[in-house]
Order: sequence, then C-alpha cells, then structure tokens
Amino acid sequence: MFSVRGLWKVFGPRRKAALVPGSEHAELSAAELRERTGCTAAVRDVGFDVRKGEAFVVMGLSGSGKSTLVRCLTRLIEPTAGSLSIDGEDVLAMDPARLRELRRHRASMVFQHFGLLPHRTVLDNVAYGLEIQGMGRADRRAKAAEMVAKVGLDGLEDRRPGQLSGGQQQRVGLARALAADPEVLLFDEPFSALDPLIRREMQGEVARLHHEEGRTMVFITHDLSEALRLGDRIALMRDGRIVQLGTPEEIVGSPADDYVRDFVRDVPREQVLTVRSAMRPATDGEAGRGPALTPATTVVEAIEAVARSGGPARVVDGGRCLGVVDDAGLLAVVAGLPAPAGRGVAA
Ligand SMILES: Nc1ncnc2c1ncn2[C@@H]1O[C@H](COP(=O)(O)OP(=O)(O)OP(=O)(O)O)[C@@H](O)[C@H]1O
Repeated sequence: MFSVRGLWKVFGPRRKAALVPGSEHAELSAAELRERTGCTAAVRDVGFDVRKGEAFVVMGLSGSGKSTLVRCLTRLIEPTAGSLSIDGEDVLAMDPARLRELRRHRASMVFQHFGLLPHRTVLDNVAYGLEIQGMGRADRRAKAAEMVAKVGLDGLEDRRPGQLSGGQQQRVGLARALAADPEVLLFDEPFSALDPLIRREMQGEVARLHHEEGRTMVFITHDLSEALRLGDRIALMRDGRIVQLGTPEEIVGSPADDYVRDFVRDVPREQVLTVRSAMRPATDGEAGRGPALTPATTVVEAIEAVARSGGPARVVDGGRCLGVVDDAGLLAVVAGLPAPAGRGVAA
C-alpha cells in the first residue's frame, strides 16, 4: 500500500536541511547535528512497506519521530529526501489537487485531539468529511448514521461533542474517518488522552474494525502494550531511525539490539510468543499423540493445554505436524532462556 525508501525529514532552514541527507552530517547525533547545522533530523533514512490489510504500528519514545514520519506519508509534512508511493503512485509527484484527494478519500487521519466541531451534532461531525467531498445532504446523513452505528454510538446522534465522554468523542473521530471509506486509516496516538479502561475498550474497537473490514491501518503509539495488541507488524523508532521492524513475536522474541531488548524487557513473553518459539521436532510416535495446537497458539495457551493433558502437545498446520511443545520448552520461553538446540525450529 505504502512504499517508503530512504525517507528523511530534516527541520531547519530549507537549503541547509536539504544538504543533510547523504552528507557527512547524516550520521551525527541529534544534538551534534543541531549544534553544527541548526537542523533537526526527525526522520532519518527510513524505509518500509505497509501491506494491504495490515495493521502497521509505529512505536517509539517521545521525540523519536513517529508523528513526523506518519505526517510525511500524506505530505502534511514535506519530506526532505527519499521516495514514497501509495498503491504504486508517487506521492511526492502529486499536485495539490491530487494530494487533497489523497487526504480526503484514500488516507484518513484520526488525531489524538479529536478535532471535532463543537457546534455540530455527532451526526453532522461524522458527515463533515463527506460534505467536503461534495456528497448531497441526504446521502451523507445516511452514510454518517451507518458509521455512527458501526462505532457503537447509536442514540447519541444529536448530541454535541461537549456532551460526550472522551472515549465517545474519539469514537466520533473514528466514525468520521471511516465515513470517507479510505483505503488506509492513519492514527496518531488516538487514545493517549483516554483513561486506561476506555483506552482498552477503544483498542478493542479498532481491533474489531480491523478484523471485520481488513482495512489497512497505520497506528502511532508510544505504548508498547498497545503496539503489541494492535500491530500485525511494529516499526520501533529511535532518534528518527527504525531500529527494528517485525511482528510482535519477532520484536519480543528476537530483539535486534540492546535498546530493543531493554524496551521489551517487561513484556510477559508467554502472552506474545507462540508455540513456534518453544517447539522441538517430534520424536517417534509423538506426531500422532497429544492435543493439537495451531502455530498461532500463544505459549500461555499451550501451557494450559500441556498441563491439562499431562504430556507434550502437537503443533499442527493444515493436518501436518510441525513439531511438539513440552513443559521444558514452554518454561524456557517464560524464563527468557535462549531456545535449546533443536527447539524453536520454525521461530
Ligand atoms: N516543526 C518542527 N520544527 C523543528 N523540529 C521539529 C518540528 N516538529 C518536530 N520536531 C522535532 O523532531 C523530532 C521528532 O518529533 P516527532 O513529533 O515526530 O516525535 P514523536 O515520536 O511523534 O514524539 P511524541 O510521541 O512526543 O509526539 C523531535 O526532536 C522534535 O522536537
């Protein structure tokens, strides 16, 4: 869907900023670069693809460049260097009209501060994007009502944003983004202002919409548990670079460096890693015995199955036994031990 290569965003005087990518300054730390050139490199030589239908999470601490990167995708921020395409079309070559169309129809953004119009009702807020698109009043109200129902706000159509809770306001923002029926939804820390319970509820809502509709999503967060919960793949950023890009299991199970290892240290591994990380080849007879688990089964679920059956469980995919998991292999994952020889074969 999105294809990004060698992308840079350097803030600062335009001519100076343009000189940074590819120069001897490109490798300087943020502080040194600022000192020597007066520029801030917010995104540095980033490359990745967002696949159709995937939930792609951009994660990192405050200031790591997440918002800048995602804003570059629709040129809300103009990249300094690199290439960028959506569905094969060069985004950097788009003229203003085509860019407007990209932002209105193809890639809708859901912001942390909901950006609702205070004097309009819920229904009219949701219909707003359609109004901009030029859709007639009856059609847009019908479409908006459908989206309001989809995000669970039935009955609140006539309220104004001030009469809603934070979670409900964010649902309005979500419904408004969905109403445009975009190919991709871009979320910029949409839930960080919400209290933890409502936040979890909204994460569930987004996960549900994602699974039901298979819509492509790019989701920014600084919250690791949110990233692990929602992401098919996660790009972990540090100082403007992507330090690791992988599935939650890859990031937690095989951190690329000490920074990532430290980042994921407190994650309950057994809830993220699957039986692939704990599996060993089946010995004679084992391939036909014991409970059968799919490769996507988490270690915590497998522990329950093994405890119940009292013996190893098989990992089965399309009728084929990929291997077995036993208590030793599962415990090794919980303890964070490296996989013993022969284990974790398909991880
Ligand atoms: N308009 C700007 N001019 C100069 N520097 C900027 C500008 N916008 C962002 N920056 C800098 O770029 C870096 C990355 O900022 P960005 O907002 O992308 O980070 P972030 O990871 O989204 O952070 P947060 O989680 O706090 O929103 C920071 O050092 C920030 O100070």
